[in-house]
Amino acid sequence: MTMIINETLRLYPPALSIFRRVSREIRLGKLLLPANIDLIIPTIVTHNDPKIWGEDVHLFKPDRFAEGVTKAAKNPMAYLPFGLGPRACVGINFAMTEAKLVLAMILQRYAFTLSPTYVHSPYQRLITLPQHGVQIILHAL
Ligand code: HEM
Repeated sequence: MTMIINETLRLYPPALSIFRRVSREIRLGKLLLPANIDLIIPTIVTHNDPKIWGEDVHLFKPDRFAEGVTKAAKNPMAYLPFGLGPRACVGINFAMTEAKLVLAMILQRYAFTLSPTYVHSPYQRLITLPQHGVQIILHAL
């Protein structure tokens, strides 16, 4: 279940970018960053780069997380749904546990299929959302 949630957050990260302010001049790889500039780190780009994830980058493949988050991509820093470093999301464990609990509670009671009326149209309004909702058909077990 962790792999499925990880892959969902890779393809549809709720936060499309993370932000940092450069506090002092610093070299970052080939770049010399001056102080007091704002950096936008576009999660949606690093999550969809075939050079990092392979040519199957746009496919839903939870298996790529079989050996954990750090081994899933060529660059272990490329996976950023919860940000990275000392200011990474403090709610990561809560969010992951809650998602697993909700899924487990649903799966204990129902099988479900996607409704034929569903239209795949993720869009951004503060966070990533399904533009027309997600219509599913529940089958009681
Ligand atoms: C799927 C659910 C969630 C996602 C994808 C998410 C994502 C993020 C991201 C991308 C950041 C910015 C990290 C950075 O700048 O490096 C962040 C920060 C934060 N998140 Fe979450 N978050 C989620 C759930 C939660 C929950 C459930 C809580 C609280 C219970 C929470 C509390 C926070 C807080 C307090 C920060 C600011 C941390 C700081 O600045 O030190 N988040 N989150």
